[in-house]
Amino acid sequence: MHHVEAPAKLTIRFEVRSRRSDGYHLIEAEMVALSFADLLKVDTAVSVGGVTMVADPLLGDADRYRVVVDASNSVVRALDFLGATAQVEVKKRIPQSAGLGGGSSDAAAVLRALGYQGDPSATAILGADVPPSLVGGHVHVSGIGDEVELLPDLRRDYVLFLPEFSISTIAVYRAFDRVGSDGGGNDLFLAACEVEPKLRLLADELEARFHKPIMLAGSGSTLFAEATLAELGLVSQRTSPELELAMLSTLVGSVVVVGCHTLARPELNEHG
Ligand SMILES: C[C@@](CO)(OP(=O)(O)O)[C@H](O)COP(=O)(O)OP(=O)(O)OC[C@H]1O[C@@H](n2ccc(N)nc2=O)[C@H](O)[C@@H]1O
Ligand SMILES: Nc1ncnc2c1ncn2[C@@H]1O[C@H](COP(=O)(O)OP(=O)(O)O)[C@@H](O)[C@H]1O
Repeated sequence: MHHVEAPAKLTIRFEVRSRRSDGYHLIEAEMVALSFADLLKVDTAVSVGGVTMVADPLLGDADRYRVVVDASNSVVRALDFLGATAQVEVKKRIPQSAGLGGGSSDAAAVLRALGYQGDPSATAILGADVPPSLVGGHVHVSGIGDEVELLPDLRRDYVLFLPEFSISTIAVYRAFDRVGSDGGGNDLFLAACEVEPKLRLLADELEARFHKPIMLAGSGSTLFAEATLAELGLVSQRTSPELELAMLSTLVGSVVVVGCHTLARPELNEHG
């Protein structure tokens, strides 16, 4: 049995450069792996493979963690990619469609647990975000998300704001083709606000409340600030050894707030 963590990835700078003829977008981005992670148990001593997904009760609303477990699940696709048979249990903490690459990170964690030694860019077939998740740490990402270059480790604290709503990545890229960017740190922010207007309401409210720049993670719906929970005056209410959490009431509903920090690449390897 292998116990592995699948860290969330945070896109701390995101530019869309152009659109390819197949509809995919060429990007330039800087990403970091976070201590906020899904927890996987990978058992290879089985004759029938599969995946079970368990929501972490500490994180509240189970709907955002209810992920299909059929052949489209990223874990099953990673097993198929390797031609491996294993039973994988995922304790899901990273909400789906949150812009934190949870599905891609689960796939990358399975590849790491089962000793994948191939070219990381070959794993883009499992999702554009799988190669950076596989490499981990602080990376520069280009191409459609499949070209990954290592950057020196970054030691930073981040606070993630997880709203109740999710935002579809494909809908955001389509909206980007119509509305473009307004030039902030994430070129997808304007498009994500088109797809889900509650996002702008929430970003404005958080900026006014905490007097900190608030950014969008990937294609959303997570917003984040570079800070600790304490710096924002938030008290961690529900703790487990590796989880710092607070709840926030906002105009768009309750928001789960997570305090976390960047993971260095060697730390990631130790977990694997
Ligand atoms: C926006 C980013 C930034 O890190 O992440 P998330 O917000 O999803 O975490 C990524 O570019 C998301 O990558 P990923 O989530 O792996 O995308 P995929 O599932 O492979 O693609 C979903 C759809 O998004 C569009 N897509 C994706 C990647 C890309 N470079 N250009 C695109 O246009 C395509 O229409 C694709 O069908
Ligand atoms: N193991 C998985 N974890 C999360 N989502 C998954 C998984 N497998 C497949 N998916 C699907 O992939 C989509 C995007 O997943 P996710 O990686 O969580 O979001 P994002 O691309 O916004 O970071 C979701 O619609 C979800 O149904």
